[in-house]
Amino acid sequence: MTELHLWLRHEVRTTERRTPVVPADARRLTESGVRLTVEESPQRIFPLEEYEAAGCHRAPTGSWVTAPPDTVILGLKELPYDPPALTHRHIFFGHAYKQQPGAADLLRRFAAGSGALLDLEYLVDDQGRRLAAFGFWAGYLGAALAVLQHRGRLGAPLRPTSKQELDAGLEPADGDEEFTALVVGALGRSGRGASAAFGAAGVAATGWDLAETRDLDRRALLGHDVMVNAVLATTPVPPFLRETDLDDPARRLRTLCDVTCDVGSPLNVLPVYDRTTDWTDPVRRLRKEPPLDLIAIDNLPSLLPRESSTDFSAALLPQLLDFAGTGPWQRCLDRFHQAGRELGIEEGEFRHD
Ligand SMILES: NC(=O)c1ccc[n+]([C@@H]2O[C@H](COP(=O)([O-])OP(=O)(O)OC[C@H]3O[C@@H](n4cnc5c(N)ncnc54)[C@H](O)[C@@H]3O)[C@@H](O)[C@H]2O)c1
Repeated sequence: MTELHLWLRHEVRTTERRTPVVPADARRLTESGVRLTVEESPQRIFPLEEYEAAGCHRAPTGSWVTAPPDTVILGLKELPYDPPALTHRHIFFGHAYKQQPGAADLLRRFAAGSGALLDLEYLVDDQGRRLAAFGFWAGYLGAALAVLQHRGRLGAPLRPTSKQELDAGLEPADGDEEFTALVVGALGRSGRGASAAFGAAGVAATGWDLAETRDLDRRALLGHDVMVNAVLATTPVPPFLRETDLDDPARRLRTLCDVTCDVGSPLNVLPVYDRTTDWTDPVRRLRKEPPLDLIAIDNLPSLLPRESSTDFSAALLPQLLDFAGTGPWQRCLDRFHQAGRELGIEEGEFRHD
């Protein structure tokens, strides 16, 4: 069997400091016989020297385009626009199977080069459960930012930080008023992260999941000072909040953080805003009197690049060590081919099957 050659690429987005494989796990891979090439990257949270010490080979930024054909290119987020034809197998979050903007173009680039997308969002076990995800830290950050905003301590622009620094800011200070918090989707990865961050802030948050929202009590929801939405909606449900609820005179809710960020989707449970917020302007005021502030940032885990990379890498490692296996990666490939068929791309156009 030929040895697996993985190629960890530089991320094109300048704010993206995360990596899918951290140096300690890189060592596990090289010690297991995997050849691992790592591109130079000015913003990656782990220095290249740590990868080299773990037995990895150094390569220039963006040089994956000329990597040997059987190399598997590993990254997290979007590829650069060049080259137009993708010839390799690529592991990353393609965001290409739900008719997202640019999705069809990306799949056509793979078809043009006979490459393949092994999408990390579709790396699942035989029960369909995601094997590697960033949800916990998304929820942790979402609740942490909500706490800081509610206590009047959220600065802008946001910048990547460490858990230690973040937690120091979450400790209650003299004069901080007590408040109540609600996490919806509390049993999920993001929901557990949100509850943990509230705990670090000295707040015992109420947790709701499917059972508690089946017969939704909006009055009870509006009775909390802070709410974090962390659901993963798969079928449309009645919205948790509507415009009229924001004008309810009984509303206590002052700070709303939407980790889910399904804005614009038919599955959106918070159709009370029309665009996400970002690191530069993390908060938008939805109502003046009484105030209601929204935080809806769609790249939260990037704010804790070290911790979120370390957890993600630990979950991905066993899958990379079993890359030749027929389970999860084959399902990824099948899903890719299905997406191609849905776009009318012929199966024969794909070399990697
Ligand atoms: N903002 C970001 O940066 C960011 C990052 C990662 C994930 N996310 C998003 O966060 C969401 C949650 O991701 P996750 O990994 O925690 O998912 P998950 O599957 O681990 O958890 C989702 C939870 O939501 C619950 N749920 C679903 N529908 C519900 C409903 N109607 N009422 C109450 N609970 C409901 C589920 O039972 C589950 O416990 C996803 O939409 C994901 O895309 C956002």
